Amino acid sequence: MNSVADRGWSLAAQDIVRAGARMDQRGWVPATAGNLSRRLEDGRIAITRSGCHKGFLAQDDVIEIDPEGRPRVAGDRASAETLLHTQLYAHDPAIGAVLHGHSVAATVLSMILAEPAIRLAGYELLKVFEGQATHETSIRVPVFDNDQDIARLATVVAPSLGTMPAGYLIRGHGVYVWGRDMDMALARLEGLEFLLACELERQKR
Ligand SMILES: CSC[C@@H](O)[C@@H](O)C(=O)COP(=O)(O)O
Ligand SMILES: [Zn+2]
Repeated sequence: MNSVADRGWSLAAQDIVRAGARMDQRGWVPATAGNLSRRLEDGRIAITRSGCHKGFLAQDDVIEIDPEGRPRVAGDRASAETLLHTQLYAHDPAIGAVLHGHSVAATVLSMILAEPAIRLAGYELLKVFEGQATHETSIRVPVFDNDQDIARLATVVAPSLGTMPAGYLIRGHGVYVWGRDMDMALARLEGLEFLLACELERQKR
């Protein structure tokens, strides 16, 4: 089947274009930063082409990769961070969308705090993350050191898969968040970005 002609593919590409515009509107994908992906019900994975501005994506900027992250069409250049998406899909069959952004809050907080994780506690908005029913809880968001070798970075992230209710940060780089579908991934990203912005404000006081 021609992967760009069928309805499932078209809906997945629309999800990615729409989410990219939303992330850009919020200032989370400056220049060509960020990458977005979506897994279709039939298992195909759609991801952003490398180097595009994620606020101005066209459907043609969304390409198909196999579960190992290889583009289906020879010559297509998938996101440089494709392996961070495919490792999440491989780990959990319930994940349907993965989002990566470079917000000011994620970048600055991960640089000014030297710890291997940020703990978010006491916020009503923690309830956006599955399994959280009260503000009287805390969530650990791991911070991994940045690495231009994405395969190596993926091996550092791997032991934490399944233990990250909100997502994770890459130091001085950005945030990774996921969900069962694009709406859920966007809601979780919006929640985490809000909480990171709150933590950044608290650091100033
Ligand atoms: C504009 S520099 C950002 C990139 O190095 C990278 O971190 C990023 O998020 C976008 O890479 P891409 O290959 O377009 O998916
Ligand atoms: Zn990035």
